[in-house]
Amino acid sequence: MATFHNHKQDIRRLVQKLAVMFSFTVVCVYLFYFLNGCCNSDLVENSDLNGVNKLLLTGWYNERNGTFPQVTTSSYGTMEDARGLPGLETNSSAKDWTATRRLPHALIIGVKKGGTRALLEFLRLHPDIRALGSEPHFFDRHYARGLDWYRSMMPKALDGQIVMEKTPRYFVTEETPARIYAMSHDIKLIVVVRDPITRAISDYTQIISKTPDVPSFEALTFKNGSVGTIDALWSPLWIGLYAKHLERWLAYFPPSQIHFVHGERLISDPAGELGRVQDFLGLQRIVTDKHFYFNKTKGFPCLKKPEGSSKPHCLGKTKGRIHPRIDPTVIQKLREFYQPHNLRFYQMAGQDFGWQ
Ligand SMILES: Nc1ncnc2c1ncn2[C@@H]1O[C@H](COP(=O)(O)OS(=O)(=O)O)[C@@H](OP(=O)(O)O)[C@H]1O
Repeated sequence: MATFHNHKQDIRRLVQKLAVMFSFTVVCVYLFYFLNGCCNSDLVENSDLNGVNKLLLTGWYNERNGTFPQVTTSSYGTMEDARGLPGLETNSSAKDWTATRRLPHALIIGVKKGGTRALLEFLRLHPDIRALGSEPHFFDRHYARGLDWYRSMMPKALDGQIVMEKTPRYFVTEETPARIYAMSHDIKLIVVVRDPITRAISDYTQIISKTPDVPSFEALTFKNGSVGTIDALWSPLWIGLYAKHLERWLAYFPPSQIHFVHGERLISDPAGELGRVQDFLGLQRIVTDKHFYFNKTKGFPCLKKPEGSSKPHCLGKTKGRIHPRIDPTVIQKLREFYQPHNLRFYQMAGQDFGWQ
């Protein structure tokens, strides 16, 4: 009887011990994941919970407003609000324990309305590219914040991965080439260029979408508002003086460090343009035809399977807007105005972009 009682007590003790050990293990595992989740922003950023925000952050649903650096509209608001989330990123993996934040190796420096968002979103399909989804505007607006701030904005990257960001305003900002050169002499620069007239109309379309009361494109094109002298200082026209802007870059960087993406071909043959960009970056051609399809409703190439999603996706509504009709005589005047500038640009860039 006594032996049976002792045996029962032994079993009870053993069960108690096992229960304590099990609870301890559960607490340890929980603590491990909790601490890891707190310390490694990648885990937070890449959780499935964040799937929708990931698309928002990459710009597939909303785009920047052109005046302030934004982590495209999402629950995080602007880049300024997102400082607590260093280097918001979308294509990292939770297992990237050795990944670090580094200054960019390549930049998309322009041009505004050239197709820079499409290029960045297409490039981020490449496993060897880590790209910031927002426009940090470091070299034009936030230079005083210093390189440590800039680095902290970058996505984490593994050795061998190329870190990138895009800020189209860099191309036309006077101080930018010297500042970028001071950071890195061998950085690779990418400029998406598009017919300066369609670029200007695209820019104007964005302006009227925000301030519908502005005068017509035709009126703003000319000084004093009447057909005569072209107002080359009107920002939508001034940005298109590519040769003038490029001159400043060539004072710092050799032509071999600057790659031009043909904006029109980025739409008609995205895989071809992406192939050349991957070559320029010294990467294997991984982003190819099989990643794109032409969406007839959108009228643009879209991704079959964007990064972070399994569904096909096109850029948001602010990309590929319908342009207003512009008086053909004004277009003709602009053709004449841009012709010498374009020819000079073709010479400097070493290629003919075919804008008539
Ligand atoms: N695949 C795809 N989908 C949608 N839009 C595309 C695409 N490829 C290039 N584009 C062209 O990109 C133009 C916008 O250029 P950006 O992204 O450089 O604009 S911005 O400077 O960042 O505001 C945008 O200009 P608009 O057509 O005037 O809206 C497009 O013509």
